[in-house]
Amino acid sequence: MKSQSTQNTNIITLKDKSTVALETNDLHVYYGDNEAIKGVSLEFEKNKITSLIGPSGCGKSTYLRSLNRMNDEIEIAKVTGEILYKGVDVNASNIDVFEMRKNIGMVFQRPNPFSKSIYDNIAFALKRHGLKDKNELDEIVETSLKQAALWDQVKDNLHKSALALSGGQQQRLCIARAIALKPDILLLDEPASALDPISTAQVEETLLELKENYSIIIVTHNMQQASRISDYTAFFYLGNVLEYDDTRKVFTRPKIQKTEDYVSGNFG
Ligand SMILES: Nc1ncnc2c1ncn2[C@@H]1O[C@H](COP(=O)(O)OP(=O)(O)OP(=O)(O)O)[C@@H](O)[C@H]1O
Repeated sequence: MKSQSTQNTNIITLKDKSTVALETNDLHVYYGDNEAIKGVSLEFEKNKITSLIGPSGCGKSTYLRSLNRMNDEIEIAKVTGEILYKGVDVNASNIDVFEMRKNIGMVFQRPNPFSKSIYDNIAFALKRHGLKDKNELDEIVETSLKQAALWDQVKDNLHKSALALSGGQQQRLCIARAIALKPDILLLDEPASALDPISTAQVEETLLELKENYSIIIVTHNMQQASRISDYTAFFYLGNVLEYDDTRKVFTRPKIQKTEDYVSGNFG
């Protein structure tokens, strides 16, 4: 199904374009004079998990955040190039960002539940998007919590504060909150880095289940995590993507030395 790009043989492109969930073309991100992303073109496949890896400061979070325009909120940030979702350029000035984020949702590094009940954490965004029917809200809250593998643990305490949950449970609540809006694409910025190993394993399991319904792009520093859960891996270095391929290949037969050095922990 894959073919090599003619421009950069270290970057895969999808032959069957109908399987592309999201793509960027020549994406640049600047913070003032600092060019943090230097013309990244990538395609992300539907219903797969793609990991973005690379050394600290190479632009992974900046790139991820640009995919649903989170960089809009940073005054000195400027983004050029295309971000195509269903043929529409998410980066265009006439995009309704609030609506777009319903389709391209995000979960952050630190669990950030609202200081509200478990139920209201999920219902809040739905209500903001105009959903009022109580039965429908109940149903979506339940389904989202089930998909995030949290329902059994919280179903009798839905009206208790979300802040009383453990870190791992809070992060799964944040995942439930993001998927309640039924996005197509879920962006996750190191979602397990603040969690203990057991909670991390639970979040990873949740992501593996979610990929049946969502296309997932995740930034991770954890090489084992990337190799355990992702189908594809992109190696970022100094604002560029040096290599993008099936995760197995990136970890066992990388095409370039820098990738090999990074994934094997020999980075100077
Ligand atoms: N809000 C910001 N304002 C100005 N510069 C920023 C901002 N966020 C990131 N940068 C700069 O952009 C570059 C890329 O940073 P970014 O956080 O995207 O890298 P990263 O690969 O995600 O790093 P890490 O793995 O440490 O999280 C760095 O030079 C960083 O200093």
